[in-house]
Amino acid sequence: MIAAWSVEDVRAAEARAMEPLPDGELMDRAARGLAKVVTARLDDIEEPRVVALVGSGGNGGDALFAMARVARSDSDADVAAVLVSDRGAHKKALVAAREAGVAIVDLARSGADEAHDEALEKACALVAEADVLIDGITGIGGSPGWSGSSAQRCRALIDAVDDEAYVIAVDLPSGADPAGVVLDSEGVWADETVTFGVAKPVHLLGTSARCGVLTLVDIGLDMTTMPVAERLDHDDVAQLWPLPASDDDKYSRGVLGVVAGGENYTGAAVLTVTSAVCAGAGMVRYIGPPTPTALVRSAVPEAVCGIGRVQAWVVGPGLDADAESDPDADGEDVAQVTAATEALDSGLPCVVDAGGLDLLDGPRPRAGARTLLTPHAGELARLLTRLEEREVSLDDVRADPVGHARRAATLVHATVLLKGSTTYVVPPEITGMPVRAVAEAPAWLATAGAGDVLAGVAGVLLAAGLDPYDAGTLAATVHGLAGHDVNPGGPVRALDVAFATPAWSPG
Ligand SMILES: NC(=O)C1=CN([C@@H]2O[C@H](COP(=O)(O)OP(=O)(O)OC[C@H]3O[C@@H](n4cnc5c(N)ncnc54)[C@H](OP(=O)(O)O)[C@@H]3O)[C@@H](O)[C@H]2O)[C@@H](O)CC1
Ligand SMILES: Nc1ncnc2c1ncn2[C@@H]1O[C@H](COP(=O)(O)OP(=O)(O)O)[C@@H](O)[C@H]1O
Ligand SMILES: [K+]
Repeated sequence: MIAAWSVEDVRAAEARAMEPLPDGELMDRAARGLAKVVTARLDDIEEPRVVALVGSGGNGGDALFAMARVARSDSDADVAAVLVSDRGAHKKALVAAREAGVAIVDLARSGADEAHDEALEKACALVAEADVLIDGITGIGGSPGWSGSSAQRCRALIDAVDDEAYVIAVDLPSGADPAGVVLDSEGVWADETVTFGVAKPVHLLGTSARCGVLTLVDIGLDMTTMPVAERLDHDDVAQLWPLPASDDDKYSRGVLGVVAGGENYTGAAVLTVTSAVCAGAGMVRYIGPPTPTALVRSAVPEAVCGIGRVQAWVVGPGLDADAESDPDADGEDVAQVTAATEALDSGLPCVVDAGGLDLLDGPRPRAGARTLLTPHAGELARLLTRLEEREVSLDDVRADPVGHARRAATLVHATVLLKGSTTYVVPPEITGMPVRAVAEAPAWLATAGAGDVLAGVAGVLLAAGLDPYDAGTLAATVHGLAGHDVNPGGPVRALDVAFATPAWSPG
């Protein structure tokens, strides 16, 4: 599990770690780790040119101390540092860098505008030549985007970076929100981020794509609080996935009931049931009108059609929840919605997706019934608009996905799995548990039916006894990994993702 702590908790842990140590030791550990990574990345480059962009705080300090080490290494590198702030740079680090032979370009506005513009132009030319760009402008002390007197300089310097250059962010990409809340701020997009001690939310939440590969340098922090965000790694997938025991039978492994796909969205029935069967359900029971039932019977012979005992439900993919109130609706459609409502009224664990969300007015009637909601952003906006009786737009949700998922989780007493390029699994506030973020999926997975497949996998995990928090995170992780494996770098169809799931549900 990769865990991330809030900036406040990281700062407190740094202060605790620093207390018994000699002055500067922690930064030295950070710089040593960073320099090691940078020199390793120079291995294949002939006479590499390394340029560091350096801000006035601790982040710039790390960068300068590391550049001093790189300049002294036997890497043959040509090392320069551009100081971007009017307030200069970390004094001791600057001395160390100068003494090691790092070329320093100071952009502090000290004279006439023309002189400054000329210096900036020269610095941009230097940056454009860099094989490796070290971004040490801001770290956890940065606010999202560029601001203050150095904003224009930062913008120009980052624009000048060559597309081929390898960009290493120090601690986090400058301009990104350290808290991972503001998602679209301008700033650096890194190929690799070298962070210190522990990950921060920026590395795991919706800002994670701009961090590139995450490399963690141990500086001896001891965290005493709960993380605020988590991400599963491959070991977690292997550990969490429920395995059948030798004395299990199909019932004890967990029977999943699926209420999905009416006469209109027949495919949702096939996709959800197929994915549940592929993910290793003990048994899948399908409940729906004649057309999707016939399709399920022919496409998924393992499934059993009709009502019976189950351990968990998937309610809603492709379900027409209005059928009950529509006088023209077919009796079979109405019966399916009745089955959906009965599932929601039961105390059994339930994945509630798509049309099923329209049947929720608040918490499920049986207190403590394990519930996983799986909306995409539009469905979450609609659900909140209804439950809170005020307009919540798609843009609102996109601007603060975790906050909105949290609101729904709290209102419905459920874990909310909010689907998207980063999928968030958000438990109710009262649990105090971290947000889980999943960003394994390729953008190709944004395809019709992929959500139905996800619901099927999550349902199987609930039926096997996992709680909604683990079931949701595990399902989204495996779904994303399978989405990649089906056709790396190219288009995927949802049914193939279902077929690829077994490879990721380990034994
Ligand atoms: N503490 C420790 O023991 C350890 C700390 N460590 C390291 O220190 C880092 C934290 O250092 P920190 O607190 O000095 O803040 P930091 O991230 O360098 O930035 C602050 C400066 O940035 C600027 N600035 C801010 N926002 C901006 C914006 N939007 N746009 C433009 N500029 C902006 C602003 O400067 P100004 O421009 O006003 O001069 C502000 O003063 C941490 O991430 C890690 O790398 C490691 O060595 C491990 C041990
Ligand atoms: N840009 C993206 N990158 C990666 N995965 C994505 C992206 N956009 C959507 N997804 C994933 O694709 C799936 C789409 O689900 P959903 O919108 O419910 O589709 P449907 O209702 O057609 O089945 C979700 O698992 C979601 O996380
Ligand atoms: K940085």
